[in-house]
Amino acid sequence: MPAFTLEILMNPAIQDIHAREILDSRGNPTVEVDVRLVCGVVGRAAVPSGASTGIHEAVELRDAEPRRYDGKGVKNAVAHVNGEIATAVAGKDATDQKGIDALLIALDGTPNKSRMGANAVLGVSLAVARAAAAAAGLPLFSTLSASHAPRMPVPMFNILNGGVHANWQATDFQEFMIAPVGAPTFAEGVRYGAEIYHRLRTILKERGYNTAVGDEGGFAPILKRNAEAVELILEAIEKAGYRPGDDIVLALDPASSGFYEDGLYHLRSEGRKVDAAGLVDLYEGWIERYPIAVLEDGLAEDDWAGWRMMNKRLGKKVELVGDDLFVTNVKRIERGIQEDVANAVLIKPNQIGTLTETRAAVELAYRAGWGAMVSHRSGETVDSFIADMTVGFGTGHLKTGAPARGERVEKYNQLMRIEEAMGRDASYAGRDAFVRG
Ligand SMILES: O=C(O)[C@@H](CO)OP(=O)(O)O
Ligand SMILES: [Mg+2]
Repeated sequence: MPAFTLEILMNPAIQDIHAREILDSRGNPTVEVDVRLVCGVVGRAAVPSGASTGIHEAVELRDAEPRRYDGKGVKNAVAHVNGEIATAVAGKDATDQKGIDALLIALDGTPNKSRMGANAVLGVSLAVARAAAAAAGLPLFSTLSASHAPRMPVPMFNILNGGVHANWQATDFQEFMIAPVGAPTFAEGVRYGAEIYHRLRTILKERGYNTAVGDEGGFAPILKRNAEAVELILEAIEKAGYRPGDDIVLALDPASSGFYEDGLYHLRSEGRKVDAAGLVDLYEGWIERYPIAVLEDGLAEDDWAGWRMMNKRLGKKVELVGDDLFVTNVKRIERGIQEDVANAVLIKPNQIGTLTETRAAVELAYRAGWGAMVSHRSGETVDSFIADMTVGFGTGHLKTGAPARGERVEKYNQLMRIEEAMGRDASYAGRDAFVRG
């Protein structure tokens, strides 16, 4: 083979980039990016979008009204990729993820990616990683590494949805998750989760509750007390033949920024308001009664004093995860470490906008002895990048919705493929998934 042909066949330089508008799982427009390398491989990535977004997140260019171009929306993000970004990254080495992400950050020039749009920037960053893996002929997960060894995560299945994900018609708390820590493998954990999900549907039907689902595929019954959600789930676990606390533990994401107003937390379904201490009293009571291992966003995104108090009271008992509080942003995580407000960080690439910054957030959490829990968004696509990322970074747990609905199960399915591909090297995080203290 002539030398120049070999050079082309091996060349990981970016030849061109193309972005397009596609739909997410809520029927809203979002960004998809294809990165083509000189060697001929293409990496593709699609960007998700939240509903209970933190106010400190990187700024995505979304349409105020879906399908109506308002000048700030997804069409603009797409145009930025196909214009300025494509010109800037042409010819750059796709295996230099750090260099490309630094270039994207500099090109945007704002502290929150508001000029290019975090969705434009992230689509390129993730598609570059995919292209680089394809060029090397390697599975994506094996090219994404951090200081923790790769491992299969515990899947946190969100089987009961409330809050804004169910139009505030169900529970005040947004997510009630089950985590099969006692399963021997990831794939078995998926089976446990699916069986409990189906059992929960049967129980809800028997009690005359609605079995329609929320944005993340969990059921969204209208209950009178938030605690009833936990009780129904515990019943489903037992009736499916599993032991709460041993086989399955629970995780909650109240997403409390969504019901925090004027210094108080409004539990509308229960007709009462409580302050931070009152809400922590509620959590503490639940933690005594129920096998809860993880509590995410128990208090609001800027209630730093409340978080500090909550960490003192609960941080030794459960993993306290900051989502809206930290927004995958090292500056906010650093403050959290200094002020001792939590012991884990939720990791959402689109909150910060590049893969390199996402990894930095994970590494900072590891250095502090904190947990890192990877998460999807409530508006998703079938892109399963986070599945590979969770394994490569060795985070030990991820949440990506119910074990139902295509855009959610694609992540779980990809993780089962990875577990199969890893064979004997696949180690399931199980009980070691969560950090305390
Ligand atoms: O609050 C959350 O953790 C997420 C994902 O479950 O929801 P959203 O994507 O709507 O912010
Ligand atoms: Mg959250």
